[in-house]
Amino acid sequence: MKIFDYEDIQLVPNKCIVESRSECDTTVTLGKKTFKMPVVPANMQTIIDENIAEFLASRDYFYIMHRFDEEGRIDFIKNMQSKGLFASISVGVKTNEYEFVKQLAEEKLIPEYVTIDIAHGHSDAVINMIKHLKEYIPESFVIAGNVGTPEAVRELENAGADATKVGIGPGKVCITKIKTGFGTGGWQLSALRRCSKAARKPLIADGGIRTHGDIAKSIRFGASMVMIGSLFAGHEESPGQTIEEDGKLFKEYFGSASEYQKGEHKNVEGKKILIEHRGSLEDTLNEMQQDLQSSISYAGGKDIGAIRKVDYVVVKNSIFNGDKF
Ligand SMILES: NC(=O)C1=CN([C@@H]2O[C@H](COP(=O)(O)OP(=O)(O)OC[C@H]3O[C@@H](n4cnc5c(N)ncnc54)[C@H](OP(=O)(O)O)[C@@H]3O)[C@@H](O)[C@H]2O)C=CC1
Ligand SMILES: Nc1nc2c(ncn2[C@@H]2O[C@H](COP(=O)(O)O)[C@@H](O)[C@H]2O)c(=O)[nH]1
Repeated sequence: MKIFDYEDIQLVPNKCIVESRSECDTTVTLGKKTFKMPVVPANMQTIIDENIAEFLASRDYFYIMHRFDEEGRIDFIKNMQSKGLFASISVGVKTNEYEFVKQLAEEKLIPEYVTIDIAHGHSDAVINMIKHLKEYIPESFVIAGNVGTPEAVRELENAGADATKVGIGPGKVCITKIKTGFGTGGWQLSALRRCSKAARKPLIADGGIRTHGDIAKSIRFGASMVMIGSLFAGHEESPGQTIEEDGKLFKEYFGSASEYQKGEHKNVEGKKILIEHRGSLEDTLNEMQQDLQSSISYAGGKDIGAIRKVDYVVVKNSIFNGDKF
């Protein structure tokens, strides 16, 4: 089995067929909707809130609201849908979540997208929740995760998941790999490739994206969409607290399994870091899209599909040529 990660890979260019990168189409379809880019900010409390969800949905970007304001979810769905926007929420797997899904069905509040957000997604807990969602709100598109193996992708798809999220431990604020010894940290791109050989439905690559070029690499190795935390954490709009240190501005970014999220030090598998302030979310999204358009042009095509077929080389840990990015 070939093992590599993002920094070990370079994609090989093909002859360009466009006159300008602006001709390249970065849109992607997931479920019934088409989005501007195959990128979604992580469903974490320091990455997304109601304002950002509205900002993204109203501009045709995909979003997934986090699940840490349990009571607020009903109002959130109502608010989004009353504005003509799609609702995309997260759920867990504890008993109260089963009641919550029944309540959605009773009130005929059907979110367009529901993500099951659990650390170890290859489990009966997640399989049962997929079945429950499909029984009570079958119109919702169900994303299940997180997993790291082809077997898990197959099982969740067979249970009814419409897409699977791949990535256990590659996240910037993740300490699962250190505390448990398990995960796809350090080989996330290979794990994605293995999963894509089994998948019959879309895969979302989650965690470990450090540069915009990593988005194209994820697509090459089987992702339909990419979930990103750290690159979205430092904006003006980011919900994380703003901190000033020696005259410099930072934003807090903490893991969903950190003590800052949980409020207690039990089964902690996440940490908190400070991310340098980096201006507006809109500027980052625009730059990301331009870079992806450029990726498509190097792939020799006009749309995202062109990236899926490009050749690649393994350049073990050397793509930065000794430079610090
Ligand atoms: N993508 C990743 O690499 C990771 C992501 N996370 C994020 O952290 C958040 C918290 O995740 P999670 O702890 O799953 O959510 P919850 O705290 O909601 O736990 C969900 C349920 O799964 C059980 N559970 C959790 N981990 C395991 C495990 N390894 N084996 C067996 N049962 C387990 C919990 O019980 P109990 O707590 O009693 O075990 C609980 O009943 C999520 O947002 C998740 O995305 C966390 C770690 C890794
Ligand atoms: N092991 C943990 N993983 C976590 C935690 N909180 C979130 N996450 C995962 O990280 C990605 C974001 O990764 P990034 O590299 O883009 O920053 C996120 O989508 C989750 O899957 C955690 O506490 N522990």
